[in-house]
Amino acid sequence: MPENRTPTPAPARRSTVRSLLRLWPYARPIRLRLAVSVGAALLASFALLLVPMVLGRIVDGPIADHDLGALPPLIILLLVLGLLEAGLFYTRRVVLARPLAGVETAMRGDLFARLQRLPIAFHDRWGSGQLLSRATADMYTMRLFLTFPLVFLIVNSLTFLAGTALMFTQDWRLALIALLPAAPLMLLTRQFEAGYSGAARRAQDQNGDLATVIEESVLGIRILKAFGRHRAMAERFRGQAHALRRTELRKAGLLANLWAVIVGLPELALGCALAAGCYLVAHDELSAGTLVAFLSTALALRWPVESLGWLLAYANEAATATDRFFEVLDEPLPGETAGTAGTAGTAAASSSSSSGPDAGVRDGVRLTGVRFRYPDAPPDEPDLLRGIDLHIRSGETMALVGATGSGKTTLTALLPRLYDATAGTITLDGRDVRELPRERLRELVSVAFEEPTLFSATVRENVLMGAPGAGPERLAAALATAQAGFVEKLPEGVGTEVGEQGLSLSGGQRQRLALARAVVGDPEFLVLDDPLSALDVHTEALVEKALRQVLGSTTALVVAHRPSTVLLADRVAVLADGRIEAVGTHQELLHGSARYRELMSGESALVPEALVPEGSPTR
Ligand SMILES: Nc1ncnc2c1ncn2[C@@H]1O[C@H](COP(=O)(O)OP(=O)(O)OP(=O)(O)O)[C@@H](O)[C@H]1O
Repeated sequence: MPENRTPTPAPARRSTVRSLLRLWPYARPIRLRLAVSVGAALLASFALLLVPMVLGRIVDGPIADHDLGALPPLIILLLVLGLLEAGLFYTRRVVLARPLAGVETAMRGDLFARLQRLPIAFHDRWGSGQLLSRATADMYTMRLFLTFPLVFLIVNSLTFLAGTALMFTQDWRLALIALLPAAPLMLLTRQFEAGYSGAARRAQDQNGDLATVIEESVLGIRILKAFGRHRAMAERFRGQAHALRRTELRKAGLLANLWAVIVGLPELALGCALAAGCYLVAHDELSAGTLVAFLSTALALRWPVESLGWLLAYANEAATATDRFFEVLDEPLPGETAGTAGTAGTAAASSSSSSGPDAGVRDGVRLTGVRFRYPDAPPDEPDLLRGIDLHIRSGETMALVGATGSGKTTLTALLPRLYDATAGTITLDGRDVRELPRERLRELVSVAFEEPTLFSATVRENVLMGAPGAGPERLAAALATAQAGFVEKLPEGVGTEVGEQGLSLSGGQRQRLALARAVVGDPEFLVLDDPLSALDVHTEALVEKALRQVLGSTTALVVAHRPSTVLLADRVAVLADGRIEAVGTHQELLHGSARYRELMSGESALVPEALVPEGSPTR
């Protein structure tokens, strides 16, 4: 089983702040509320800092003077400060909760829209779990960062500065003692950040890999059970879960070490300050009230200092989540150069009203010198397609035959630009497919793949994906062409939900719905990749009969493995060694092409092209 793909290695060293700043465009619309939230939290913290001053007053005033009459106003002031703090913290939460849910929705929407528009080559590279974890766990991490750690990083830093200034006004000698741990703490947090950011990245990537394993094993549960591979899969899952556990433990270890120092050192310094303060009070160099106020201020600063550990840890997690989010958003869309993101849709929309390739020229499909190689193909491997020249006349049906692995599916994927040819040109009625707006191209070219994918939606919705505006007559006609009469027997007819990936239907039924989806839009160009492979002989004959009518009005490329499918076509092209080796009618090729004869006899069709020895009669 292949290892999961973690496509983008984590940058060796990255700036947490720079990564987090990329969230600004999303946070910008709620900047006022963020400011109110920070302001409220800041006021609450400052209110807390006033408490020690009031305590000092109580000790040096009513208590020292034995004047209990002066006590109630100071007690009331303490109560007011407490209530104020609670009210402000409540306000902080309330102003942010709702708009932050909106920020998360906007980010998730952008990610999903990007995923939909990115080319197939991108999806080939990325494990689905990696994308899933970016759309769920990472999104949650970023939202939580904006809700809490961001606000408290600002508020606690300012509170710390204000508290320190206050301690200096109370007694500068004690303040210096209390601040002694500051320098080693700063050094330590820098070290912590370096170690933690690497571990955080690893953990989030491992989480994505784990999600891929879960998704694959749920979708492939039948295969796993049928081949008794569930134990092997469980083993693989356990291995990855243990790797994640190790990374999480490393994170926890780093955080625990930092915490021990962050809590321990200031406590030690505070103990020293207390001893020095007592000495100063005993020698009348400091009032008892000032010492109480100083110690209370120092204690009030414990939270801002102690929280530093997990705030930094969370900021790191959020920076990693942000990096992972933008790794997807930064992926260029086909034909998009830097700075043009978002314009493709406009271009497509504006020109979709133009007539596209059908401006009078009826040239059909023309491939000239087309070359293609997959981006991840080994460097020493030749291009998969090495100069395809093929002309499918307007209204003609061309069958494409070739040994397994010769590149037939790949060639068909170039027409609707699921992949872009690495060289050469493909034209539809005279217009280069790269010049056509994608929306127009997808309207013109309709596809049915050998592996039919249905979505968790009704039969109607699945089929009408091929022509969103089509009415019930077109739907019925498409289902009739695909011989999908079984739909009427489903509990709710075309309104029946076919379940995730259409698993509640048989392979042949799914293939027929996929075929109906391909023909419902009455496309000008139809690409069928062995669309009848899962049908029984009887149904195949019926579909072929109906398809002939459809194919009569369209230009089609049909990948065929069986003579019966080939007979649907006007002419046949033989693909071998990355080129079109021969083109002709079925009869012409039977006489003129040894390879075609073998392919049709079924002898070499099952032999992968790569295994046919050089110099063999079929080569
Ligand atoms: N996404 C991909 N990334 C890298 N290589 C790929 C990818 N898809 C297919 N290939 C490779 O390209 C070659 C041609 O595959 P393709 O599916 O086009 O062949 P085919 O002629 O349609 O085969 P079949 O008749 O078995 O369906 C194969 O060696 C395959 O491993």
